[in-house]
Amino acid sequence: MSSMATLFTVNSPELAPQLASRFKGHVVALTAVADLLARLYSDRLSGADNYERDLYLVVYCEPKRSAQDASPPASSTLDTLSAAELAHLLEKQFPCFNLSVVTPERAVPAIAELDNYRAKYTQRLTRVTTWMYAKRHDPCSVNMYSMISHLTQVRHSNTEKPRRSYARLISSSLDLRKLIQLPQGKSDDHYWKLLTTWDFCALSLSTCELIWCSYLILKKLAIDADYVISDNDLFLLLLTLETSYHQGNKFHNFRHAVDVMQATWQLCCKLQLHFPKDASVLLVCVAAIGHDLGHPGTNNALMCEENSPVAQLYQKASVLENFHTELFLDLLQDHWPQLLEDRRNVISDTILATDMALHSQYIDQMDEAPSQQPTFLSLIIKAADISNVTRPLEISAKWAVLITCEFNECAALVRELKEGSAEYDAYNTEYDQPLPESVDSILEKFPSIPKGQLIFINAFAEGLFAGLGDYFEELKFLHHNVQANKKFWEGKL
Ligand SMILES: Nc1ncnc2c1ncn2[C@@H]1O[C@@H]2COP(=O)(O)O[C@H]2[C@H]1O
Repeated sequence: MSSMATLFTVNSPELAPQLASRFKGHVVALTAVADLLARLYSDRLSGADNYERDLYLVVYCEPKRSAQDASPPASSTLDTLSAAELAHLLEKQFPCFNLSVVTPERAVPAIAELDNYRAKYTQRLTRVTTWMYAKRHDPCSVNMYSMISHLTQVRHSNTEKPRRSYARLISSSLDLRKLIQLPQGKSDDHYWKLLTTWDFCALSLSTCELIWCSYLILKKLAIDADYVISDNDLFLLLLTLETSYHQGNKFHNFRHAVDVMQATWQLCCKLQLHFPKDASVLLVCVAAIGHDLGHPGTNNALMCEENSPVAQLYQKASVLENFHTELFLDLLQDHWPQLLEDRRNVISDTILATDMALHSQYIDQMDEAPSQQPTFLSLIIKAADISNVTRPLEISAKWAVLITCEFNECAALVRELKEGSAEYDAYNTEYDQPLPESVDSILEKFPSIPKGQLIFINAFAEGLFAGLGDYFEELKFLHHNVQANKKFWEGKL
């Protein structure tokens, strides 16, 4: 078996000779925790490594503490963290990473333990299966991502008294703006021009640009609503969001989250007159960027099928939406608690509204008396979540490719679970496939797309956008756009 991708050493620990030789060429020696954090963020942002496709180890030399400090208080600087605190910090800030922290004397047994589990993470289909179905009490002392471990960590945070958050510590130690590398010569004006139209295409932006666009929108909305957050804290929130989405998912990833936030914001802008001047727009935009947090790239049916521990916890109802909500409320508690002070239900209600199993309920309610109707905000986020079918055709077709690839992967996963068919190799090319540029080349490569799009538009999208157009003149364009795209797909059947 080949060695793990990278072994980090922090604070100059002495490495056992067998580790040094095994990781030859793959040891990254760092002098401080701040350097480790900067390295993880920049690898993730540049795509050099997403830290999800293998198991990674940090060998950490704890700073010396005096004898009286047998049980020291929680650290107040990054330089004095214990190994347990560093492990906790990494779990909170990089929840989707497979990153374990050990002291030098634990390194050799930890590698042996990680080797036992590596096969679960090195191929896409087995990795996703492990995320979804790993049991809560798998006995292991290293850190490997699963949905249940993510949720358990979040629930544990909520019972801690006092609650431990590392956000302050990090934002006071690192200048996060420096990590966000934008292409030369692109000004804020350039990004605002992209953001203020319905032609916004999150698919043509780098991860850094997606963070920058999100920063611009949220900063503006925070100022408008009088909710204070410093730039560095906002960057940290956005970086933590990015590392809480699985980068390898074809559709349900940070890019989709930013796309939905931009759509949500644009719809709110168009409906300006209907909103009182309060924090509603900020709250629903924040909900939009967190609405799929930790998404495994599958669906509720698959979550329930094998009775994943997460599905059990939510009694098989809106499993993923409940999961996203719970993780996101915890993340906001650490990074922007003011948002949760008196209207946290806006965030949870709107995220829960994105469950497509409830779609017809929402559509039916739109015709009821006003007191029975779903809130504007729930309708807006629902519309934004499936707004890719209302984008200009060239953009809409690209989203269609991605959701189709994700559906295909789910189908392969089902075959694997039911028939034991081993199709792993076909699904390991997460990053390797650039999206076809033109609609013609998309049709050539994915001939099933017109049919798939028509099924989705007819079953879900058209009704919602027609209904919204009936309510709000300003949103009629959504219905027109989806009709135009539908007509195109019909012509290609
Ligand atoms: N372009 C599309 N084609 C087919 N299905 C889609 C498309 N866009 C969104 N969806 C589906 O709509 C769902 C909305 O909720 P989810 O994000 O859970 O999963 C999404 C997909 O299953």
